[in-house]
Amino acid sequence: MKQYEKKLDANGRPYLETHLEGLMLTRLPLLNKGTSFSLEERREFGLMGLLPTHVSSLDEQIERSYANFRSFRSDLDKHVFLRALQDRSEVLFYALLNRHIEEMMPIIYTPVVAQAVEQFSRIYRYPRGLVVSPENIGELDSLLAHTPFPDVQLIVATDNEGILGIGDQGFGGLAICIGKLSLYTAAAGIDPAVTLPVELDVGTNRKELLDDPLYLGVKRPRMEGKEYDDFIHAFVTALKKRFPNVLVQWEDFSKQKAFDVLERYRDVLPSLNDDIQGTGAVVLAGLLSATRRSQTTLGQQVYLVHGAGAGGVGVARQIVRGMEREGLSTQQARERIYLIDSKGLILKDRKGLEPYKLEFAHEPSRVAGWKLQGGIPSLLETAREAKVTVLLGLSGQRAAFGEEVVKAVAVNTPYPVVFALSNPTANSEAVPADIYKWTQGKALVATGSPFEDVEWDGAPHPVGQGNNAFIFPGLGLGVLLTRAKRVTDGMLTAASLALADYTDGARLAQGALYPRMDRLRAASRQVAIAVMRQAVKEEVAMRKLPEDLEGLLETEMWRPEFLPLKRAGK
Ligand SMILES: O=C([O-])CC(=O)C(=O)O
Ligand SMILES: [Mg+2]
Repeated sequence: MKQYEKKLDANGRPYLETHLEGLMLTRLPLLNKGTSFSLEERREFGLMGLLPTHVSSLDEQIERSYANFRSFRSDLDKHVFLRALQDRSEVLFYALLNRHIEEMMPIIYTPVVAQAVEQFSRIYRYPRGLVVSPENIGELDSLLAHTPFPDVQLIVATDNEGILGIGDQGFGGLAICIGKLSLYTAAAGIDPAVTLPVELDVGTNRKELLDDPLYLGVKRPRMEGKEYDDFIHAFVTALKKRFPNVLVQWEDFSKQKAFDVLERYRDVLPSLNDDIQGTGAVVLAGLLSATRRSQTTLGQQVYLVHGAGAGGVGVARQIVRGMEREGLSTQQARERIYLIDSKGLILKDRKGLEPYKLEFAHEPSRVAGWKLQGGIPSLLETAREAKVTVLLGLSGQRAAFGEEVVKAVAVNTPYPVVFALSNPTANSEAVPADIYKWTQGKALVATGSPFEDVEWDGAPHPVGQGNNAFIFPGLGLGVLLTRAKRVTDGMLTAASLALADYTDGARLAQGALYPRMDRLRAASRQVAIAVMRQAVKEEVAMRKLPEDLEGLLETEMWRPEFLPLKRAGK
């Protein structure tokens, strides 16, 4: 049943119509206005006497909540506070977030969300999202009838195996889905009522979780093989039946499963793997900005991608697309990329090589003549011998880029590019201040988690955050507004180009390859527009769009404001 409906009055002004009343009206975060219910609403809905005398404005509420937020010392406490606020009043939560996005985004999202994931069973408060587990997978149809709102258009789902750079986290992965969806709303104005976080609770192999009496997930080893495939298939099948065009963001799946699930279902439902495609697109945007700064091309660089999981391979694929746009063949482009995992450089003769790594595996003859200590080239040896100019970290391995490696890259080019993209902060491959020091300030740097400006040569240098948060909200908005039936590779490249275009020259001159986080909303709009145009061009848009796409965004984006309430049936 619908708890409320958004309607327009005779003058075209929006209001919300509901049949709820009294205390229950204060218990639904999308309807609750707290102290801001007007006197008329208090009378109409049986709220008289239940609220403080003074009627607050939204601004007053924001001020009160911000002071509360600031009173917490630990980041995790701040996270818990904001999440509880979101579960009380979504309007207030997003209004507060909009006003303090740079300060609060790291709390609800990367890096503090990593602590929330790890502590999830201890900080749990209210239900949010859908939990699919071996216990209820047989009743999926009725489960999907229990979603809080009937019109789900956007899902972020995780199986929890590859959370950020911290691996299998069991049930706690749900915190990531909630955080990503908060950004969809904060950055791209997607109505929270059409979003749904989904926990695919397929077990965990993390012993501390299985041994924890308070652990909230199913206590069993992770599903694998056919059991896992059947589980995901049952989920997608039921989902398609209930919400035939829902956009699914597959988040933090691990390695081969990430690729398999995306390939299997991207033609069944509009699908995005954020770690493969979102990260790929955001890195391509940063590299385009880097080449603008160095007045070179993508095809003139030699890339070392450290970390051959979903992120590493996704990034490599997107860089290939960038080079293809410059006229290189796929083969020529792939030859300029060296992919390294925990065993060293990936070569075609490796035994048991996972299928998804194959497209970036080099012929062993490629390294003939290289000066090597052992058989397989290491990170450092590859940086030296292949004359690498761009070093990209997606390994989840703290400090993997040491002084020697970074200096080895700096020898090969006047503009060494170093991206330490693993999250959260502690997993970063290097810290920006060190990269500046080791390269005498020459490096073009980006990180996945937020970092402070670097003082170099007497001036502060901001560090651009190459986080997929610059891509997925705008991309999702573009998909939803066009009702695209598929998320195409072309749409991802269009998103990269739009983001690179948006990054202004002044900031680039200071060394930052991405916009400031407080520009996230504006950047996401540009991404959305580019994605919509591409969807139309590729004929995957199922909705006819007006000429004026800016105007469309203006009318369709959800804003955190208290709308008047009216009683249903009146
Ligand atoms: O969540 C983030 O900050 C970026 C991301 O997708 C990941 O690291 O897995
Ligand atoms: Mg991720």
